[in-house]
Amino acid sequence: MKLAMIGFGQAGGKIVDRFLEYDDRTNSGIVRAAIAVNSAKADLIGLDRIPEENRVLIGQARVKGHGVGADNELGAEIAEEDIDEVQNAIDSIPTHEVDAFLVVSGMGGGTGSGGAPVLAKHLKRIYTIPVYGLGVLPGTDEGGIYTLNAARSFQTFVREVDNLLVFDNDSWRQTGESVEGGYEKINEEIVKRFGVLFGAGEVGEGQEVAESVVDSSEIINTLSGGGVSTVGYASEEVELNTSGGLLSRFTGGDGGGDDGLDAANTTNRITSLVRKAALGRLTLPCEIEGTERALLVLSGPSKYLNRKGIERGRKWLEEETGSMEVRGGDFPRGEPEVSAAILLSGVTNVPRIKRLQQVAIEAQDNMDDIQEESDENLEELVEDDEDELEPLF
Ligand SMILES: Nc1nc2c(ncn2[C@@H]2O[C@H](COP(=O)(O)OP(=O)(O)OP(=O)(O)O)[C@@H](O)[C@H]2O)c(=O)[nH]1
Repeated sequence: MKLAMIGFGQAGGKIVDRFLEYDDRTNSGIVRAAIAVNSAKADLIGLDRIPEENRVLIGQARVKGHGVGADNELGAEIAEEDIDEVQNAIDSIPTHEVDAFLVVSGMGGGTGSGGAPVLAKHLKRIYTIPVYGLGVLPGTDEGGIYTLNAARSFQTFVREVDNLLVFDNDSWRQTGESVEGGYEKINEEIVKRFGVLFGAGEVGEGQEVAESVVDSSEIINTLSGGGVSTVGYASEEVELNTSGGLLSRFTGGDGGGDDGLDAANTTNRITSLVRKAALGRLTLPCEIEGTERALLVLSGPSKYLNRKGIERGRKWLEEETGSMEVRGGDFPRGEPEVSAAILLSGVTNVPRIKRLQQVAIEAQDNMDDIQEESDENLEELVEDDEDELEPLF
């Protein structure tokens, strides 16, 4: 699937940057265009791969390139005011070559949490291709304002996009890690999961060309109907033996047919990989029962994939989710691992979202404190930076 990715705010920009790196590394060819939008000049300068002409600074008249200091409403306002500048960058994208937009944003700050829903709404008005969101929830230890921003942003983002894919930082943060080091690892987990999923059916340059069962229309169909989605993932390495053939821990690699693989063994291993992916840590932890639609993508060298295993995994997912709409297929790739990625779309029983909704309700009661905290943040930022930063480019 070919995507036009737009990273909104710092987290959004960094994650899109990382997707470009993933694309280069794996030759997956999913990022057709990449844009970063931010109100903080320094964040845009810090990006590595997004082309400079695709980095859009908004809100200069209001915040002078300093960011909005976690003020979600201000983030939304400046996105609305400067939407034409974002559109100018989007105009350079060959949208006829793109299957969907993916708007990526952290939901705890101000720029992305306020601006991403505004952009999604704008894109949906103009284009006919789907507009998906990838929203990152803040850690619960980040403070009240971040949780409140996420609660507000979630409500609007999910309404404006065709489907909101969610990653929850809270369930992925390791204790004892520096914040930046922690995000590096987390961002890698994000691009791996969503990369395998969106990469299904794409054949990058030099990739193994094979008949693939999953294509972009199946991803789109699974996401259509809207709501919130989460992704499960599990993988096992397969190793290269000395003669250059693939020998596998995945299959036992110890005999059987001509190529050293045993079909029944492969089927069983695929089934257990599917269970691990669905029952292990999801990008947004939830009860999988009650999921409306699901898609299973098995990827790896074609000789380690078989229809029977995928079919069994798919059936098992149908039973566990109670959904009648579970798609499945393979994605042959010349990678030294076999992986299962599961998209659960339209999930309903999500404890973190329930807590956020509660926060949004309670926030109505202590609006004044929150406004004060947010104003102080903004004042500090503007005072901090009396000397103007150098022009961006
Ligand atoms: N996964 C991940 N999350 C991040 C990263 N950076 C920040 N976050 C999360 O995203 C939230 C929003 O932060 P930012 O993206 O920095 O905020 P912003 O949208 O730029 O808005 P302002 O800084 O308020 O102008 C934070 O609360 C973190 O939870 C990152 O690199 N990876």
